[in-house]
Amino acid sequence: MTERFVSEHFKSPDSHLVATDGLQYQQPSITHGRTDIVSLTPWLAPIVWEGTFNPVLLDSVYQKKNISIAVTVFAVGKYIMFMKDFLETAEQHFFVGFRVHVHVFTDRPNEVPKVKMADGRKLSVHSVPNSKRWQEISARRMEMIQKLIEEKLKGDMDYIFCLDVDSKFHGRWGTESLGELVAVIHPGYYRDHRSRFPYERRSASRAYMAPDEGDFYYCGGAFGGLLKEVHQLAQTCRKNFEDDAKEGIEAAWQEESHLNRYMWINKPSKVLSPEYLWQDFKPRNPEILIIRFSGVVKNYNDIRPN
Ligand SMILES: CC(=O)N[C@H]1[C@@H](OP(=O)(O)OP(=O)(O)OC[C@H]2O[C@@H](n3ccc(=O)[nH]c3=O)[C@H](O)[C@@H]2O)O[C@H](CO)[C@H](O)[C@@H]1O
Ligand SMILES: [Mn+2]
Repeated sequence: MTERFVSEHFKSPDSHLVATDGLQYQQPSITHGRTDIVSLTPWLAPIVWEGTFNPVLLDSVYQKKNISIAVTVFAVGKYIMFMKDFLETAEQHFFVGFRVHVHVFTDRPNEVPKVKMADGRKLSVHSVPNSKRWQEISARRMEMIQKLIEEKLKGDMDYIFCLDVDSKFHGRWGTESLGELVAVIHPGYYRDHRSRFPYERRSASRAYMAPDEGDFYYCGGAFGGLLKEVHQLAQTCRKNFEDDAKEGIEAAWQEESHLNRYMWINKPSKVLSPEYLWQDFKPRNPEILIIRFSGVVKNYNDIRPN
């Protein structure tokens, strides 16, 4: 067997978890644990909530693998104002102690704040054009994520997370979130019946979801996984968005609608609870023991181009 064959077919940072001998931690139980939430999907993917994982154990497992995590964040037009808090709070909470490479996409490269980053963490700035419509800025992220993975990340980074910029980290977001394909449950709809989810409901769109379809409503503001999986997701959502556009249709929530369609067919291997994307204006529900990442309150009229 050649080395290349082994690396292509057997090595995935997502498999074979090696523990540190001598590490002491609380005994896990299969009869006691949180009873106020569900922590497995019907296809047996973990749903990550506070209290369902051991961060010290997980970090020690993934430290051995020397993994690296890419992040994409877009700050086009006035959204550049969110960049500083996003970057500063990411230093405090996002994969602390791991190799992280943040990719900022902006039309104002000179205005990207200089934030001190810890050893092993770095930032790259990519220039993108502005647009007259926020819908297009938001949706075109898929194309740029696809290209970034193809042109710059292949063979270099292991995982990628794609995040909204109008948000801040308030608590740990780390190795517990790693998986092949990772989706985040939207904070606005997780107690609702699927027929009320704001999926695209016109059958002419490639993002169409029937009233009796859908597992959860996932957010467009955070998703991730292995490069290969996120590449397939971004490529598919981009193509479906563009093919819809050629027929004069734009899904209700742009790329978020296409992402939801994608995740319905391609089940995520890990689902993150709304702890991983809350909204500052929403009072915290009792099952939310910690808010890890949350969208700031903003005045859309002041910051969007349309
Ligand atoms: C929490 C969450 O899941 N948010 C999603 C939601 O609304 P949001 O209201 O959170 O959308 P938004 O205004 O934050 O736009 C999404 C993202 O696009 C970028 N941006 C947008 C406009 C602009 O002028 N400049 C700019 O840089 C920026 O990174 C921003 O965070 O619905 C959108 C659908 O289109 C996206 O799916 C968002 O991810
Ligand atoms: Mn947002």
